[in-house]
Amino acid sequence: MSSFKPTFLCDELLRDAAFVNGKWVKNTSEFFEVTDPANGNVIAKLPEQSVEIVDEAIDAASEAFKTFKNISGRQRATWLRNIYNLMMENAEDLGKILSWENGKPLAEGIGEVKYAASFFEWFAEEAPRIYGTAFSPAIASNRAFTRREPIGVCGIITPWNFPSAMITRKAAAAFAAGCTVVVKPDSQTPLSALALAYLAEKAGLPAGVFNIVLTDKKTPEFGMRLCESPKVKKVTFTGSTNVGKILMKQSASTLKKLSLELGGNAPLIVFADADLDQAVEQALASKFRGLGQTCVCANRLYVQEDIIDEFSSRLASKVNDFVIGHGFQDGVTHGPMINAKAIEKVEAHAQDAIKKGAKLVVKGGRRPDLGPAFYSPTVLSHVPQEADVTSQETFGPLCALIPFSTTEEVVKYANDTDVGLAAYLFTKNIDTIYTVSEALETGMVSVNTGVFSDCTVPFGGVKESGFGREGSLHGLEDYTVIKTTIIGGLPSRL
Ligand SMILES: NC(=O)c1ccc[n+]([C@@H]2O[C@H](COP(=O)([O-])OP(=O)(O)OC[C@H]3O[C@@H](n4cnc5c(N)ncnc54)[C@H](O)[C@@H]3O)[C@@H](O)[C@H]2O)c1
Ligand SMILES: O=CCCC(=O)O
Repeated sequence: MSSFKPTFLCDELLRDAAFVNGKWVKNTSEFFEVTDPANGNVIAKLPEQSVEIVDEAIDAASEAFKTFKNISGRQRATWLRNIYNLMMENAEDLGKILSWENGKPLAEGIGEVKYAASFFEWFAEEAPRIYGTAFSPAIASNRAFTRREPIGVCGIITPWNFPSAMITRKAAAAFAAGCTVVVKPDSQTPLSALALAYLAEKAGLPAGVFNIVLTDKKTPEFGMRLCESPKVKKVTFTGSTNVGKILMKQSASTLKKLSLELGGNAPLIVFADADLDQAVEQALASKFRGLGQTCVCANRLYVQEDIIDEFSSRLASKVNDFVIGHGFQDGVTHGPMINAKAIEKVEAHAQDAIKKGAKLVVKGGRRPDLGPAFYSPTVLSHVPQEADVTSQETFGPLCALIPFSTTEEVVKYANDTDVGLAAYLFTKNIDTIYTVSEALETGMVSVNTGVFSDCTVPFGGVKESGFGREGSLHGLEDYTVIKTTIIGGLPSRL
């Protein structure tokens, strides 16, 4: 697959320019390269724009907001539904673009496109249903009601691990509420974002509503512009906790509303009474989705000591069946990492755990035969709680099994971290389901299943995993502000 290039039904989806105010913009002679992580081949050269493009995009979004905010929810729903339909019609091409730039196997790429599209469908249904409240103020001659108004221009910054879904989960909600957006995608995976803009334009979304700016080297300056602009009323970010903290500091001068979907360190707890086949299958699905590169991937697998050896041998035999390779090759179950550098943390965590006494169950390791970004999963058992993997997110294919004896002990281990995004729980005991899920300090708890994300789920974390909820009915609320109207001096009631 060294000279691989996919074929597309619609070549137009592959864009080579930014999208501002309804126009494809190149306006620079500087470029950055987008590469196939499997072989390092250059897929595209995109304009490395100057920071002024961010101001232009903000101005366009601000101008468009003046009319977009007053368009009926029903009309906005029609555009969102059109985008959903176009994404589904082009799912195969979009999946190819996504897998090509991100490396995930094609079936997973197409799966992400459908997941991404589902946010347009969901928010198309929510757009006409934005409710306020009416209430009785303390003063009898007053009447009062609230309505939810769109917050305004939103800055959106997204990571490479879900090049499409992390944008749509935000943008679809923003459009449904009546907001306009400026998106800065990750420079490793911008092609999916541009393909979305192309379809949004085809769907009839007015110019200036959906803007995409491009940079690699000037990322911090682009972020700063979005955070510091008084015209931008909200910044919504998915990515690392470190960058989330930088954006929060930068947003202080304008007191911007923020949604931060940040790093996780998900515990997955398997109690001895769990259905073991189900727990193994679902633990694998959680741990190795995106080869361990999702924020909700299980990072620490706590297995009750009576069953840890049985669990680890069943899990290892399935991991040995994984087929690692280029995401477009038939039969491949897992692709490359996003880049070779990402392997370093996996190796460091594995070595640290082994040094502290962990047992090597599946060796795994780098796969130079496939390319510098390939790594076969490593499975370790009897990992001590003191190992680095329990306190830091690995974000890669290291499966660390840690023994525990009591419920109290495992809840203490699970909560012993600064972050709190997702947690997983495997048990058949209803009391354990309630007591443990209530005791876990995370935004989401998934019981007896390893994959829970869908457009209906309020997605988000607590602690240093950030704040805000995406998807679900709450996802739209995050793009609105409550306006209260009080009418006073009315005559006494008849
Ligand atoms: N909670 C969630 O929903 C969620 C989802 C996906 C990923 N993540 C987290 O993201 C991390 C992995 O992604 P990553 O390493 O690419 O994250 P990252 O924070 O490095 O990058 C994310 C985005 O921020 C941009 N960025 C980087 N530095 C910036 C700066 N100074 N100012 C403005 N923008 C900047 C990047 O270009 C990219 O677009 C993991 O910690 C993972 O858990 C969280
Ligand atoms: O990586 C973060 C997002 C994953 C998801 O939406 O399930």
